[in-house]
Amino acid sequence: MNIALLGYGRMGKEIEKVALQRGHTIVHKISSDIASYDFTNVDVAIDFSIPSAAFQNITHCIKQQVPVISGTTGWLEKYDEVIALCEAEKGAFIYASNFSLGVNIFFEMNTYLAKMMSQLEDYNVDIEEIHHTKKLDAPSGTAITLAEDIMQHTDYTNWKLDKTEAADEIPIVAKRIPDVPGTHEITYTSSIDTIAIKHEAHNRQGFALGAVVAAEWIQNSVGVYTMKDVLNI
Ligand SMILES: NC(=O)C1=CN([C@@H]2O[C@H](COP(=O)(O)OP(=O)(O)OC[C@H]3O[C@@H](n4cnc5c(N)ncnc54)[C@H](OP(=O)(O)O)[C@@H]3O)[C@@H](O)[C@H]2O)C=CC1
Ligand SMILES: O=C(O)C1=N[C@H](C(=O)O)C[C@H](O)C1
Repeated sequence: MNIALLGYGRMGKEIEKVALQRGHTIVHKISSDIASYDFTNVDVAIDFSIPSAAFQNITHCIKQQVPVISGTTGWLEKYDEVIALCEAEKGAFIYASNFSLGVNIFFEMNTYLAKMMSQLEDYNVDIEEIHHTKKLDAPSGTAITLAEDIMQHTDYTNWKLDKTEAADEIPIVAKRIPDVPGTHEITYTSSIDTIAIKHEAHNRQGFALGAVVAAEWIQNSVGVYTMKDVLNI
């Protein structure tokens, strides 16, 4: 498979390693304006760039009929626009706030726990995420997905960065500590006890492997998919 890497930073380099190990070829390593690159021999593009570039990168690929995977966070106000374009152009697209298998299992655990906790009025939920100090966005895309999944199954209607007094808002605390690849913890607290679930990435390998597996999965497809489709969970 010929892969174009849109973004060649920490994740782009990790994805390159995994892709080469799996027998793929990297044909572009793009860190600036995508428009000047030739996409004729690209089978799939993988975007791990920056929030302000993701929309242009993704839409460019869709218009060029190149399937595209995006893990970039912090651009989701334009997600619906991308989906509409992808459907109109009969393109292929997967976004995931987190591509690691472990976190996708954690997402399922979060939903299951939220459904059970929705019956219990005495507990308050909060989310904590910890990432390296170079991260541009807060809260993390993963924390937003976790909050949205909780909202779908409980009476919470919103999330808020930092603490909140509103009973229907989920507080998300974002901490920045050097070199932390990504830690997420969900805690339900009552006066009697605490229930918590946690995922802690030890490195970026899981994110990269998930992105390459998603790229392999989508290469001859049309449509908008998620990691639930890729992992069949
Ligand atoms: N979904 C997931 O599983 C994961 C998502 N992420 C997300 O992926 C994104 C990238 O993370 P990370 O690799 O750590 O960040 P980095 O800052 O290390 O890499 C981002 C890269 O994008 C480049 N870039 C800047 N402008 C453009 C452009 N117009 N087109 C393409 N590339 C551009 C930057 O180049 P330069 O430095 O020259 O400006 C840099 O090399 C973040 O949004 C992060 O949150 C991260 C890990 C997992
Ligand atoms: O920026 C990162 O590093 C990460 N970003 C993603 C996010 O915002 O959720 C995923 C992962 O936690 C690492």
